[in-house]
Amino acid sequence: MKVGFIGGGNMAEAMIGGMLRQGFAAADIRVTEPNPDRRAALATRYGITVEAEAAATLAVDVLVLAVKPQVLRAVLTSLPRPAPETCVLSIAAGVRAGDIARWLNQHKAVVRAMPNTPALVGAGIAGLYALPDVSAEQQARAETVLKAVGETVWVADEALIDAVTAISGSGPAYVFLFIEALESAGRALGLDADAARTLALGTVYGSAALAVQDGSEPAELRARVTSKGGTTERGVAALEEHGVRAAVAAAAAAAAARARELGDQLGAE
Ligand SMILES: NC(=O)C1=CN([C@@H]2O[C@H](COP(=O)(O)OP(=O)(O)OC[C@H]3O[C@@H](n4cnc5c(N)ncnc54)[C@H](O)[C@@H]3O)[C@@H](O)[C@H]2O)C=CC1
Ligand SMILES: O=C(O)[C@@H]1CCC=N1
Repeated sequence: MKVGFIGGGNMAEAMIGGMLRQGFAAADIRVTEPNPDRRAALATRYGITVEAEAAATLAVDVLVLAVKPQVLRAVLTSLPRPAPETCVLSIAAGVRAGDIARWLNQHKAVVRAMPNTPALVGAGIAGLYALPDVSAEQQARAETVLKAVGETVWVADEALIDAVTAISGSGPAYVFLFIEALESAGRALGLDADAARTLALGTVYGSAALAVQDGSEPAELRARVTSKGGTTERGVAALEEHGVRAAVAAAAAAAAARARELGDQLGAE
C-alpha cells in the first residue's frame, strides 16, 4: 500500500515513524513538504521520498492531509483531483470532510480522523469518520495507517469528531498540565526537582497502565487507593472542592466549541 503525506510536520512524522516500525516499506511512503529543513530531516531519518511539489505524492492508495487547518483549503484547491480509488485521510482539526471533498473537486472518498501526539511512541488513539462514499476497503486502508501508531475508534456521526478532538486530540495537553501541577506541588512540599518529576510522571504512567490492564471502573480503582480516614480521602476531597470535574468539563466543551468554530470558519471560505 502506497501512502502520501501533504505536510511533513510533527503528526506526519509520528505516523511515518510508526508505519516504518510496523513494516511499511520506506519506498511506499512519500511526503510533500515546502520547508527544506524538514524535507532533509525526514529524508535522512526515514529514507523516504520527500519532495517540494505534490504531483508524485498524489499517486497513492492513502493520501494523508497533515497541514494546519488554516492552509488546507489553499493547498487542496491547488491540487489536481486524486484518482477515485485514493482514500484521502485528513487529520486537520475542525475541517469537515464535505468541505475537503468540495475543495478536491468533488473527490468523495474522504476519511476525517483525529489522532494524538502519543502516536509518537506508538501509544496514540485516533477517532475516524468516513463520508458515505468511502468503500469498506478504503476505510480499512485509512485505519491501517492510523493503527501503525496506536488504537482507532470509528464514529458514525461527523459531529462526534469534534468531541474526539476535545477529549483525545487535545487531551494529552490536559494530562501534561496535570503532570506539571503534580510536579510543582511536589516541589512545594520540599521534594527536589528530579524527585518531583519522577514521582509525578511515574504516578500518571503507572495509574494509566493499571487502569488499562485491570479494566475496573476508574471510580473503583480510586476507591481502592482511598483508605477510610486516610490521606487520599483528604486529597480527593480537596480536588472536588476546587472543581476539578467542572474544570475538565469546561476544557472539553471549549475545545469542542473551537473545533466547530474552525469547521464553520474554514468551511465558509
Ligand atoms: N499536534 C497535535 O496534537 C495534533 C495535530 N493534528 C492536526 O494535524 C495537522 C498537522 O499538525 P502538526 O503536525 O502538529 O503541524 P506542523 O506545523 O508540525 O506540520 C505542518 C507541516 O505542514 C507543512 N506545510 C505548510 N504548508 C504546506 C503546503 N502547502 N504543502 C505541504 N505542506 C505544507 C509545514 O511546513 C509543516 O511542516 C493539523 O491540521 C492539526 O490540526 C491532529 C491531531 C493532533
Ligand atoms: O490544538 C489543536 O488544534 C490540535 C488538534 C488536537 C491537538 N492539537
